[in-house]
Amino acid sequence: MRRPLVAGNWKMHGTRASVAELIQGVRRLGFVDGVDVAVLPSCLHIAQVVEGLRGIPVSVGAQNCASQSDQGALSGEVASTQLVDAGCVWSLVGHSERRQILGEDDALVVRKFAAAQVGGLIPILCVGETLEQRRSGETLDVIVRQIGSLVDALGVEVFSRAVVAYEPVWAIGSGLTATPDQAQEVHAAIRAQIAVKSSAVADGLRILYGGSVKSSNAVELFGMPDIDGGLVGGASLNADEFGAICRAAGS
Ligand SMILES: O=C[C@H](O)COP(=O)(O)O
Repeated sequence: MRRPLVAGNWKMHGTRASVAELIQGVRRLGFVDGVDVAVLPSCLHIAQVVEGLRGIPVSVGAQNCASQSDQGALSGEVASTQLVDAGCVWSLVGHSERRQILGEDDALVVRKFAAAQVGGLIPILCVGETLEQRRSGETLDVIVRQIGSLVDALGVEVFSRAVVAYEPVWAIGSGLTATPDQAQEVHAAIRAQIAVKSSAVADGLRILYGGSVKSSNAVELFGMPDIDGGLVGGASLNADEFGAICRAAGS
């Protein structure tokens, strides 16, 4: 039985003041039975959030990490070992905003994934197709390629210390959500791809859905057999809404 995970990706939002308010809101959620809860603030606010959430069962992660695990001459990047030192547990890797806007390709995503694990973080690998790719029937090919690049380079066992997030690019921040059946089809395909190499790893792998998750659609999405929680963007900036989504994962 996989324990659900709900991670709130705060993206490039927040000031010290608004983050302080959000921390108070998340603290009020308290303990959500049967669900792991995480928040991923901007790098600038990680220390504030780690301090602010001390003592409650909500872990903290980063939205990105460098492609090397050790400190070094790489201006503007943050190493996984530095993120662990700051109190992070997770790092997103390969979010579509970084793939599309910043040009991160599969090869770089592989290096970041490896660096995250070497430094002691649990990578949350993001995969997903664009609207154009979905319309032309390429969805599963795209996902298989994105997952396959990791498996080919690093082997399948690395997924026993990782999470996958399926985020259709067309559903991110758009208000459009994949239907539970659309999402389930992709989640099942990801699990089957991993199972070809190791059924034990596949069975234990948490696969999150992301893309306009709200309290109004969370119960249905999280009710699908291969959806093990959510990667929540916009809705995670409202603590009450985020709390309702977390509770939906436990229901
Ligand atoms: O990382 C989160 C995803 O990009 C989903 O964002 P969203 O919930 O605002 O659509």
